[in-house]
Amino acid sequence: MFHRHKFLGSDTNFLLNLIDTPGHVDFSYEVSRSLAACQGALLVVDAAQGVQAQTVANFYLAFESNLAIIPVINKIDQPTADPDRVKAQLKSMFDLDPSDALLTSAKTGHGLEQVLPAVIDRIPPPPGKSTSPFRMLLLDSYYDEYKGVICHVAIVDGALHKGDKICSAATGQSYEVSDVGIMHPELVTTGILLAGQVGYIVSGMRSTKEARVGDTLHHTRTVIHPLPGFKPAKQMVFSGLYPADGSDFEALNHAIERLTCNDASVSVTKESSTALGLGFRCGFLGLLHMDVFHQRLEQARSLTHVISTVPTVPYIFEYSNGSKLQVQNPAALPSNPKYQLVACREPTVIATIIIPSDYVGPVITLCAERRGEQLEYSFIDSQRAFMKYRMPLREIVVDFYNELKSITSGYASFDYEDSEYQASDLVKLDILLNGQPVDAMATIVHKSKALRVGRELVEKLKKFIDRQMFEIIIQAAIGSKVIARETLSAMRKNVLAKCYGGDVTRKRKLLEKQKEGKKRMKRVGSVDIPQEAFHELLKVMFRKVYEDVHLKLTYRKPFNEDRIHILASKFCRDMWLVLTHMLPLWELLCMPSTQRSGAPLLLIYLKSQLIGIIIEPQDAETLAALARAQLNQQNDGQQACHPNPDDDDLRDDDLLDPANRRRTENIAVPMNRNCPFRARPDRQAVQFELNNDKYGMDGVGATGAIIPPPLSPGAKFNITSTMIELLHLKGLFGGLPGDDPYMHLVNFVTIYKSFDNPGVVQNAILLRLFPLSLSGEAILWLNELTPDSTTIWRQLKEAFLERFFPPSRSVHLRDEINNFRDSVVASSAASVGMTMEYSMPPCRDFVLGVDDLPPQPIDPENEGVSHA
Ligand SMILES: Nc1nc2c(ncn2[C@@H]2O[C@H](COP(=O)(O)OP(=O)(O)OP(=O)(O)O)[C@@H](O)[C@H]2O)c(=O)[nH]1
Repeated sequence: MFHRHKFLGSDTNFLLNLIDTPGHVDFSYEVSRSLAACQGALLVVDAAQGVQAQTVANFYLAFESNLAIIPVINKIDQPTADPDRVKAQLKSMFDLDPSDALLTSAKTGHGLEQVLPAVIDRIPPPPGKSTSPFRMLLLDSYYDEYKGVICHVAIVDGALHKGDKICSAATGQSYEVSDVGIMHPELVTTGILLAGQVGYIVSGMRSTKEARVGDTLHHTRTVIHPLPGFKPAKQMVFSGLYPADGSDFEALNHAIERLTCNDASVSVTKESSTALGLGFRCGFLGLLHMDVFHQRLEQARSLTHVISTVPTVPYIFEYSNGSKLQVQNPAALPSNPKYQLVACREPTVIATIIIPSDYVGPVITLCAERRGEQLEYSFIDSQRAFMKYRMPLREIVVDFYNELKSITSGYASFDYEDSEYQASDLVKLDILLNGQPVDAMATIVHKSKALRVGRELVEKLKKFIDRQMFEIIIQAAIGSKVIARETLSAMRKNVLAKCYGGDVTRKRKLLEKQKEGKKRMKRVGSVDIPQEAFHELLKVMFRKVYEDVHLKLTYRKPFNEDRIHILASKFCRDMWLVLTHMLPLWELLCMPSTQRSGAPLLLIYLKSQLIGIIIEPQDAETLAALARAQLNQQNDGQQACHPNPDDDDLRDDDLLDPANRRRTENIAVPMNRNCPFRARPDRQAVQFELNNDKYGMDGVGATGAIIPPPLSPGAKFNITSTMIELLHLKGLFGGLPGDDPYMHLVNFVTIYKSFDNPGVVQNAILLRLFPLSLSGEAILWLNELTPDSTTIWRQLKEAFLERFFPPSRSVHLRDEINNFRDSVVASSAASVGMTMEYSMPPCRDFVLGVDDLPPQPIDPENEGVSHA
């Protein structure tokens, strides 16, 4: 666009190239390409929502490209807009000067007049020279039916004229420029492009594949240094596309070719499947990219229906002979390989999540379910939490974002960047119909999820496959081990219908003949798998593991082994707790079983476990929380304990065969073992490797004021959603006038003590957990502490008390205590007629270890015990 602006005292016309970048994570590749053509970026932040995960990602892309960044706080017209909070976030997260931020409303037009002048004043002009040899960067390309391939280019040096002969630095191919111009925003022919300008060229390229994004183009007669360019777009999600009707293959081929003309980032290779016939394996940048492609494909009028297989990610399998196999299609992975498998690796991503602090617990649970490893956790301000996770790409390819949005009422923002491959325990899960593997349904899953996925898949398939005249056996298998099986019985014709009474041998003969026929049909008959089965398969593989898990507790009377099952009440998002107040002082035994609504019981643990004693009805809630904490902890950290026989199945190949299933006498055996749900079989802990500085968790300033101490080698500490929920249950400390810092410390340490973390230094846990027990003003206080100033719990505790329990309050309290003590001692002594020793009730000591006691707000010499 052209803009007139007063520059050096006179009105000057400026040509500005504005590039709108996509907001979705899948297209961050396009954002980085656009940034390469720019000298500055407008970082637009919603005044009501504040900094989002995409803002963080895009800021760093612009920052790393050395661009001038102008923060723009938009939507200030909204009633919930809070520009000051957003300014503070920009300062704390990116060190951007709040006074540089422009306040705008695109709706009302308020403040928009400042934007273009700021662009001209703050963003430098392009650095290229018109007199240098011509070089230009190819930014993008698309196919136009009339003009052919149109390339978007940025002229870095020199000038380009219509009719010039240009050459690609990547391929050496030469072209003649038949048209050149700018986007205004339509294509406007100018006949020339000068250094610094962004525009388009038409040069007779036959397909977009020739236009390599990131390529340097130059005049054929000159020798130049190629520009740095970009890494090629990396396809991260692969899916097979097959025509539902085999005769549509050519139509599908044509439709895919047409679509890829305008989207060179889709990779396409032909493949064939015994179940689905000829088709294509396509690679996409991400899930949205894949969805958009699928939808466009379905809109192609010539196609009736397209079957898309489950999306998968590229895995690497390493064998004992040193060979490596990159697998984009699970069917291509040998189920019984010739050489021994030595390692499997899967791609991971670094996910950035920003959420309101109220949703921290559910989000941590979700990430743990998806095998995420927490790398960073902090607060942007008093209301928003910032988290970084390393997650297997496979776990986010389907439905992660949707689920994240739904558990956070739509407030979460999420972004990710590719990270390294990491070792993982992966297995190929085959689906067999009458002993024949269905290659399109093969999938690669984490070993801990294989049994669940296998069971659910065969159950679903049983529902969706039509019954035939012969029996269909549906099996899920890992290698040669069958881990789940369902049988779809044959439809049966009454072959005896025509026999009116009569000879039993003839009837038996007819039945035998029918049986033989069915056996033969089973061998030769084919089974149709409807598209719904593929959809269901997708849902099963990525559905939450823990949906609808019900929890059941039992009480045990002291000295009495009778167990009583008691009433249930909904306890949290995915659990039901069986609890009643009627039995004071009975031991509360932990989760011997789970239950689905109306379905039979399934076991979580072989052994009940004492988790506490109910003293008063109101304690039931606390104990329930502790019970849940304990359950989570066991599920989180103690996979080696094999408390669940089903979990044993997952680790022991022998047990994968249902025939080998162990059952124990003292377990309440479910009436119907068909129910596939097991409670939390593969829940993963959020691992903080505190002694590992790889992720910068303990690096300087990484956790603000706090530097947690290193752990002994091999020790690990897990922050679970339960810990956070317990902290919330007890109440966060907000620093309000009525809040009691001592009581908060007591509660906090009580909760901390309910978690057993052998081998982990107390300091490490306390320093990690304590910030999570704060809110509002207290978080602001924590953020204002000198960075890296706190290395031990006592320091933090003292700083906390100093801030929220100032000396004046201590003096007042001490006077009160002394007055109270004097009056008690006087009245007691009077009543028994003698001098007696009196001890302050050690109300805090019985819950806290001595080391954990908060310093008392009284004089040291009077502390704890007083004397008559
Ligand atoms: N109230 C209000 N709404 C706005 C304002 N600016 C944009 N919107 C609304 O915000 C929504 C998103 O606007 P877009 O311009 O599509 O945002 P974007 O960042 O380009 O979105 P993507 O590039 O698709 O990620 C639309 O519904 C707009 O109407 C504003 O100043 N005030």
